[in-house]
Amino acid sequence: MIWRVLADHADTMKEQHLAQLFASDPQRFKQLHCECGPLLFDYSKQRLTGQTLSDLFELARQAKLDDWIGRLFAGDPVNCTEQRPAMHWALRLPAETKCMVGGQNITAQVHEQLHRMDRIVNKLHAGQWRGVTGEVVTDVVNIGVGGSDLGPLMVSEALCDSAMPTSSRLTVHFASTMDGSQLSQLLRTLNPHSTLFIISSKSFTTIDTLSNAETARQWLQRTLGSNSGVLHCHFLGVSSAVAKMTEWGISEENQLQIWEWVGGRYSLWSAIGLPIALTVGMDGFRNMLAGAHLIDEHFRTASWERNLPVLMAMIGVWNTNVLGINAQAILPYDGRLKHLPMYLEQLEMESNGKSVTRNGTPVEQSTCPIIWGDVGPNAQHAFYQLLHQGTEAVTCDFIMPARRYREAQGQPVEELAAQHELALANCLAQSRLLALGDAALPDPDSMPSYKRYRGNQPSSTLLLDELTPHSLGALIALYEHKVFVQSVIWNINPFDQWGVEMGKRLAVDTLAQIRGEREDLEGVDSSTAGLLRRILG
Ligand SMILES: O=P(O)(O)OC[C@H]1O[C@](O)(CO)[C@@H](O)[C@@H]1O
Repeated sequence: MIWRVLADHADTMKEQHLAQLFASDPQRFKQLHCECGPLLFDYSKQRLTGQTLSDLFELARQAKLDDWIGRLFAGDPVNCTEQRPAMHWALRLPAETKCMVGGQNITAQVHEQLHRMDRIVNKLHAGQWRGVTGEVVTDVVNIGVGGSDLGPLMVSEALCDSAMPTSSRLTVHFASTMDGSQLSQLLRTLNPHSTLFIISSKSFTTIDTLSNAETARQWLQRTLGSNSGVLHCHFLGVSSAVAKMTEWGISEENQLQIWEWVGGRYSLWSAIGLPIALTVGMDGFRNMLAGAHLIDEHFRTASWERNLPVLMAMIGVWNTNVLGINAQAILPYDGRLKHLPMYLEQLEMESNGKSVTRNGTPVEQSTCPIIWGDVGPNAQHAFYQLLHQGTEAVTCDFIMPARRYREAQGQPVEELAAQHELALANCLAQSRLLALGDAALPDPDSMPSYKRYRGNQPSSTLLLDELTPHSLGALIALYEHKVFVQSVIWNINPFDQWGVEMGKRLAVDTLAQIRGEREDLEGVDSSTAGLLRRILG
């Protein structure tokens, strides 16, 4: 039993502190890091050895990982509860690569939508998109939630330094929350004559998005009137539900299509990524696709010993299932990546937060750990105390670009470059201290117990050459494939999200009660009933 082998191996590993592992092998980094294109993955600060990896690869062999990777890239229905393939990787294929599904070349369809995006982006950047009263559109608001918000938001923020000069005419905003918080703030400052909304929803049924869209429509119509020109000039739609977009009132030429085989949290590579293209231009968007494609090919073809997604995933399995570490912090040392933790929370926890196997039986081990994070330097002043001296074992992903601020338009390059060096130094120092504990400090024995550092907190570091569309595309695809590999080991379906459905349905009944359309509270638990009575006065 390979799990037994791993557990026995863990017993010996648990006795070895990371400080000892480093002291006993000066070549540790050399052996335990791996590179692909713009990414370097250092896993030498994980609590493992070469033996651990070969045992983990045996586990992957027994789980038939190779077959599953083949099935993913063959377009097999790997999303078994919805009988669909998961083909986000096909959104990154170069135009000349044929990819036949159901007798159709989907690469051609993908690139047709990219051309449509191209036309929209150019028109907006050129100041040629006008509102119904003839004013040039200066503000675009993306209305979406979950995968239709987090990916575009995270990447648009991350690539702000790669923004095209022509995009300076435009400001891209995001509104997601169903309570209307963001929209109400935005609408106070925006001009209806020059504002365009993107209604972004794979299903076009998500109530959060549709209610924000309705508020936007009413806001526009209050000033501009309710003729069809208002909808035509001020709304774009992105969805797989073409008929629903039309029914809502989005004119055909303003519709961009995605497909059932793109999962919401894997959709930023499709037209859902329009806000990204509006920020960095279509060339930048295509570079991001190319960076992801590089990782797709690497994942598909590299041996497991050199395969970044496989290594990252199997190390996660080791931490979660063998060392019993069920918390993972995402710590970017670059403020532009401030939304990356939130994005990865959805990618990982909505994908692998499952407790039923593909066969319908309960899982026998833990699956996705709890993932959270923040920009590293700020988190140092918030939750690092727990990482250093708390009782919980946590594994961390440190993420940072090696270079930044080589050119900074109209800004003090030297001062900013010095700030980047400071962030780099802190990133390296923190991961070192977490790993080695007191051993990283001079004369630790002279310190009182409350000042001491236990260390032995494992971490990985992902070093990007620079944060560019290409390297960010590679980084995101790396995490996507890591999630897939872990799902294979845990034998769960990472491409559905049934756990979020029932809450939405219960909310429909509760809304009827709040609006007084249903008065009886029979069958409602006493807590909900008590709160409802108080709300209703
Ligand atoms: O793009 P849609 O269909 O509006 O869905 C938004 C989000 O809602 C979810 O389905 C969860 O409720 C996510 O998976 C998805 O990203």
